[in-house]
Amino acid sequence: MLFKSDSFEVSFIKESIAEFKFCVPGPVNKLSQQTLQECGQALTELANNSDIKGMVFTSDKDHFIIGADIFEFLPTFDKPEAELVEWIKNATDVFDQLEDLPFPTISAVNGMALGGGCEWVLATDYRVAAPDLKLGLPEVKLGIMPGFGGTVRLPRIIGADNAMTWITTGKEHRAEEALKIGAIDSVVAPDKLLTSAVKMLEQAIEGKLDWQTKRQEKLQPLKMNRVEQGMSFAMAEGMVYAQTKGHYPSPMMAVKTIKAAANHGRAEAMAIENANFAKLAKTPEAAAQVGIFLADQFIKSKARKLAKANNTEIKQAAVLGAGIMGGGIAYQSAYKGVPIIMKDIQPSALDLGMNEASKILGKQLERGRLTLDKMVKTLGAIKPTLNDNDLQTADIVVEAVVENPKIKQAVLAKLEADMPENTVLTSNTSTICIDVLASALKKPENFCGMHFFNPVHRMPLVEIIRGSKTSDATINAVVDYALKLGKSPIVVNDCPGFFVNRVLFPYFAGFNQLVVEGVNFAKADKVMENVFGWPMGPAYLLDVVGLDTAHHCTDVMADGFPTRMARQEKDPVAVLAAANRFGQKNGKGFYQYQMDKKGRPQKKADADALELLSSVCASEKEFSKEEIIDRCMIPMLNEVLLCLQENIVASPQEADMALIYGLGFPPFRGGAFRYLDQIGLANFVAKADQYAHLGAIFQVSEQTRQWAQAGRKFYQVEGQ
Ligand SMILES: NC(=O)c1ccc[n+]([C@@H]2O[C@H](COP(=O)([O-])OP(=O)(O)OC[C@H]3O[C@@H](n4cnc5c(N)ncnc54)[C@H](O)[C@@H]3O)[C@@H](O)[C@H]2O)c1
Repeated sequence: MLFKSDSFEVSFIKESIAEFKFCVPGPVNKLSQQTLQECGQALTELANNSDIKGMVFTSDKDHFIIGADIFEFLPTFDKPEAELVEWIKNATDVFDQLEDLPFPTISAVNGMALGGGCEWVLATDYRVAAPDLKLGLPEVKLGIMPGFGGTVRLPRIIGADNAMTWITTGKEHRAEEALKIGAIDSVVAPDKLLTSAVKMLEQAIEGKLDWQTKRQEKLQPLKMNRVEQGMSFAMAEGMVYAQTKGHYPSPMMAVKTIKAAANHGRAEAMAIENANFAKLAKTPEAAAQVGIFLADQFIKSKARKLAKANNTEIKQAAVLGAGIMGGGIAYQSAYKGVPIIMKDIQPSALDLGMNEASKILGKQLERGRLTLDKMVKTLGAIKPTLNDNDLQTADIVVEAVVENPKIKQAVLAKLEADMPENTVLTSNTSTICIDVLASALKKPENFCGMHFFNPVHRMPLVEIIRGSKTSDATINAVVDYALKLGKSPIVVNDCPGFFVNRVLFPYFAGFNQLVVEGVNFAKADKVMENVFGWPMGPAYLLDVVGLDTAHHCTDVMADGFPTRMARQEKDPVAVLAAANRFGQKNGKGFYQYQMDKKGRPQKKADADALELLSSVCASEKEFSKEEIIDRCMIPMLNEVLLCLQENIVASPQEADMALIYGLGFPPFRGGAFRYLDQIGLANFVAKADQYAHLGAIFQVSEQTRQWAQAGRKFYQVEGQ
């Protein structure tokens, strides 16, 4: 043994060829600060060992290294900027040491080599990979950029244009693509990985491969003249701006770093990367995006624990209703390997449900993401039926019929009577209290809410709603099923609208008030999209949800929360819905919609909508961007706070992930609680107080006021 630490061991595998094998305890190899420090010590020793003529880097797991240890990020990023520069420089020095070893080096890469793992292999002279390779620098997804020399080495290996695409998108790249572009040197069968790597090393040692020249290229300025540089960097900056609208500083900083370092050798280039990395690490976007990663881990581990406790085997599912949601749920279940019976009362609905599933599968087939065999198997796993008796074999049933409490209660009561005693029953209601529906059941303990989002195959969130009588066993089974469907389940307590819709409707109410006062709704949409960062502004979102649906939900919410959410006397949504403008579904809402060549609805202004709205709205008036944002967001944030205070949602992490996964809350803001931390709860309360005269949705609770006075933060740096 040449060197041994907890995370790797180095030994000769052949005379004069050493193997440096990563074997970090636990399921994944990751580069913690401790591991990196030990790597530095080992490399110093190994560099002085004259018996070593070449070194191969391997992993004992089914992937190479998944990256740096993200759990260490936020406490580290909390250091002052100058200390951060020093810290990241020390880490980069280890990678330079690796690159400078006095003998040729090669990485034998299997599976994932991401982030710091990718940077490790870039610092070796050669890279041979197994076909399951996933190589990439996903740091921008965490609001930062590669900090272990990735912005310096990758452009010198695959060219600046390719490197900027890899780094600014953060995507993973498969073996074939990485080989084509020159990021790796060869692809071999997994069982040949080590022998092929050793063979290449031997060739390098024998002088048949010119490893010194290859290494030298990484130490020098980029091979681009000034004109090429000018064009290339201007184009990259333009593309990044178009994609991020200026909300995400990290991809732009990566481009600027590569540009600033283009004409420098390694030492100066690394210093630029170190300094810019530290700047990014201090941004609120980095805190928000790393926070999302950690919150996602938190909700996943919570869900896995519940699923592990599940004793109900879920081999067969059923869905009632083959509409937009029922069809989507059937597709998702079948696709993920849980066969599903899809029942409706209308043959035409069953056809529509099956067509919807075929359409999604057909698109994937077209893009080469699916085999014909998988498509046929998926469709075969959906059993459409009009007959109640066919449901008998289901272990879990999702009710997804029309949003009407009486119909849902009748359907659920019949289902309970027909089905074997302990079948798990769920409802995909979007607003109706689970306890209201459960009151029709003899065994309410077997029932809970399972709120999917539209379109089911794309939206990651499933809100699982615990009624007051729902048993733990039911929750465990439904969480297990949601995980089997590849979704991110979050368990919440019962109330009208549950968590996501309960906080969405006050947001719509705030927007509606603005429209009544004369805001130009298209301008307000642009502010909420381009300035706040929502994927769609409120008018557009209402059109997508459906104005009839939104109108109906407003009633349910008004019944549930009469003091805060009473229907407004002048209601633009009601006016449009009454004129049969239901939004995207019938081509007319706040906007009008026409299909483009690819069959996607495109929105346009519509004078008829303005004319109709003039009956309840004041003539157009200018509002500042800040006021538009405040008047939409304060009601939402207020309700989010109330949901935590009333234990509808158990933690800030679950609330933030539900908003990001269910509504598309701007990820660079990290969710509502992260946003409140960033603006400061006391500032939020002061702002809300300015608007308190506009109604109850703007008035903060006593608890919120106390939290603000006590300086409450929802996320602490340690462990978050
Ligand atoms: N559409 C959305 O964006 C969305 C999102 C989340 C939740 N939801 C909820 O999902 C549920 C279904 O919504 P949708 O948009 O799919 O509605 P939809 O109108 O598209 O489909 C409802 C289907 O239920 C069928 N149906 C009615 N009574 C039935 C019965 N007794 N047995 C079997 N089938 C019956 C209808 O024939 C229809 O095909 C509603 O509760 C809705 O609130 C909808």
